[in-house]
Amino acid sequence: MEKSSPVTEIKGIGPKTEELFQKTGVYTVGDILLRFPRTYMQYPPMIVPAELNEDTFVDGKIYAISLRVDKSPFTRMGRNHKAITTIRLSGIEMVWFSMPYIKNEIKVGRQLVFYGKLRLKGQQLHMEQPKIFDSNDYQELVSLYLPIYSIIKGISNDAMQKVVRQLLNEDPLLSDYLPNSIRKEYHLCEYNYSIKQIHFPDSMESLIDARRRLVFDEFFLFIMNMRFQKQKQEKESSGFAFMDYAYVENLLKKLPFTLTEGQMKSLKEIANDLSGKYRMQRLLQGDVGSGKTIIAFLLMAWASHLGYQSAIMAPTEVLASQHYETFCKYCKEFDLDIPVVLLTGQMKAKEKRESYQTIAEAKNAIIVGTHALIQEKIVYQGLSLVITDEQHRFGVKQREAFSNKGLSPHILVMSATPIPRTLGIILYGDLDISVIDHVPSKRLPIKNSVVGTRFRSKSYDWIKKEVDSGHQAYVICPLVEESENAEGENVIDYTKRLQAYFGDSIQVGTLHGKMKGAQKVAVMEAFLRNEIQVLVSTTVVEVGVNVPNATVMLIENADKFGLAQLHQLRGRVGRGDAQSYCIFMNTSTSKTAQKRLEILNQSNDGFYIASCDLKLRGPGDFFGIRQSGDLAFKLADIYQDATELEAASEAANRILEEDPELSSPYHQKLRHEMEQIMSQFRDNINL
Ligand SMILES: Nc1ncnc2c1ncn2[C@@H]1O[C@H](COP(=O)(O)OP(=O)(O)OP(=O)(O)O)[C@@H](O)[C@H]1O
Repeated sequence: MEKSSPVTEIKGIGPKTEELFQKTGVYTVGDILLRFPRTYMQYPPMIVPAELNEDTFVDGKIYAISLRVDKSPFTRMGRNHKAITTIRLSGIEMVWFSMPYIKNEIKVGRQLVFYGKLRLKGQQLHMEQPKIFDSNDYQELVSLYLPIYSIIKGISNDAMQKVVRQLLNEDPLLSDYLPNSIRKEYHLCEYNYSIKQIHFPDSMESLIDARRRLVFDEFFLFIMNMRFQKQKQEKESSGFAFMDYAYVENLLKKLPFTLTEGQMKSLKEIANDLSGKYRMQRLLQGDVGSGKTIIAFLLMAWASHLGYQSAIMAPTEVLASQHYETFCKYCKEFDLDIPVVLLTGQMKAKEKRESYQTIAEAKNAIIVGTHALIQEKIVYQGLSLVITDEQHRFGVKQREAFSNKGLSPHILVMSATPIPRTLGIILYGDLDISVIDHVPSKRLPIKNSVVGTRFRSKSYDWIKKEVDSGHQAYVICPLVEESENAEGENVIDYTKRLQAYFGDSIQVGTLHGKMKGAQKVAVMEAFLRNEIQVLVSTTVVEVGVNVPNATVMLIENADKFGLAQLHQLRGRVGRGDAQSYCIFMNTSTSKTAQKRLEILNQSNDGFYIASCDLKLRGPGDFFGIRQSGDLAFKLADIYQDATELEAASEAANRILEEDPELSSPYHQKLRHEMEQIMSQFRDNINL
């Protein structure tokens, strides 16, 4: 077997499972090994029933209870002809559905451990579908960290563990491409060892070492790739010189507000690039709600005035249609006769054809879309400027995609990730940077509060009060639906509960990432039109959603999110003139959780928040919470792994200085790896 072998070469995987894997982008054995765990679990120490008393018992918590089997379980047929097996041992009732074979394991005389969520139903302790272990086997399990993978529909976590274990027992399938000298210098462990340890760590220490190595690799390859591309593309001349800045100045006079200093400075920097000799490659960085979208619009209207097309590429359907609505609105308000076109993957064939046609004909169109803008067969007419979001961070990819179409537009990347300048230069080394450093000053700062679950009904009353006065609210939950592996509120059940609480006079809506694109857009549009007053959502609303009428956000299980992420979420309110509120519901009893959330009370400065969070969290705490999910790294986090980021940058510089083409025999494996990465980019583009 090799890294590139199809997954069907693994024992036990047939075409059906292969299909399930492929749906999540896993095609090869290497893909499985490089799909790292989302987090880890440890089995809790086993207890005996006598240890459960009023003080220690927590309803709904997972327990491992050691019990002696003194009778046989009983199986009967329930409705739908499904077997129901039950047994009551030491006063605890256990039930398995559709698992009649389980009785073969529960033999009289055995000492077994029953593992599962323990609930109090009436006066009865009750466990559903507990897993069963032999007591001695269980004792060994307790010391292990076991991987939990992101869900692949149809493949259980246990099955996934089994497959990975099997692969790790093979001869090493991956080869270490990092030159030895670099490994030694930065004290990094060997690659295959790291892969083994990241899946099945022997200890917390080895997990930390393995992660450090893999994080280094992520940064290192990212930076190498970027530098490589940059070497090739330095200073291309521009095909589109923007003139007549007076047009933009006139437009500014029509805005209902004056631009902030940061917005003005950034606009001028960008305008300067656009009017110059070279093709622009610039990053526009600004905290949530700092007003990047209006800058994008001004630039695109300018392009249109000059008879050029421009496009803005959003990371989601929801955002694309929101930008579309906003831009249409601006055109109307400012009395501009500009064709605005929407193009997303989920649009109906007929609508798409119409958009294609407008793009092919209207030389001054403003084009708004998702990835569809590069993936589909579109004929642009003089595409002068492309604005992308940081989620499409690999600007390289887009540049190539457009070059493949024979186009070389100016590129502007927009980002709301707050990073200090030194890290920015490393991460965005291929781009010039403009920063909007303050949010519009007239805006009222959001009022925050961190509360416990006792205040839940008060929070609902607060939401009701705001809704009654014409405003809207978000409620954020960490989960889509009830899950075996994760605890916390889920949007599906929460919506029902909240709708029942508020009654018919308030419309409660649901939004989550598993919904179809068109469904999501419809819900967002209904929320925007205030047909939905309270939107219960997962973090899909995190990026860029702009509903200025929303004035309250309640974040359930706030302790389960990264602070930077909470900051992004909170940025969805406080976008209009009215006073806004954010309620962080803390469901953890830990002091650190309370302290972390307090940081959000104290500051609205995104970078300050992210860096404080780091100081409070220990080294073992990095798997549950990720701060910078936007930057397309699997494991690495730019805040917490800032040291590795700097080390990787230094290492990449050194290698490229000595051997710019990677032609030395010491760098052959690295060169091979880089070639693969770059060809993957190309494959992605040609999808
Ligand atoms: N200078 C300004 N003064 C007052 N309001 C402004 C100003 N600039 C933008 N706004 C308004 O502030 C709100 C947020 O702006 P916008 O959506 O452009 O922010 P953003 O930087 O794109 O935010 P995010 O990163 O959260 O997506 C909008 O309703 C916009 O009309």
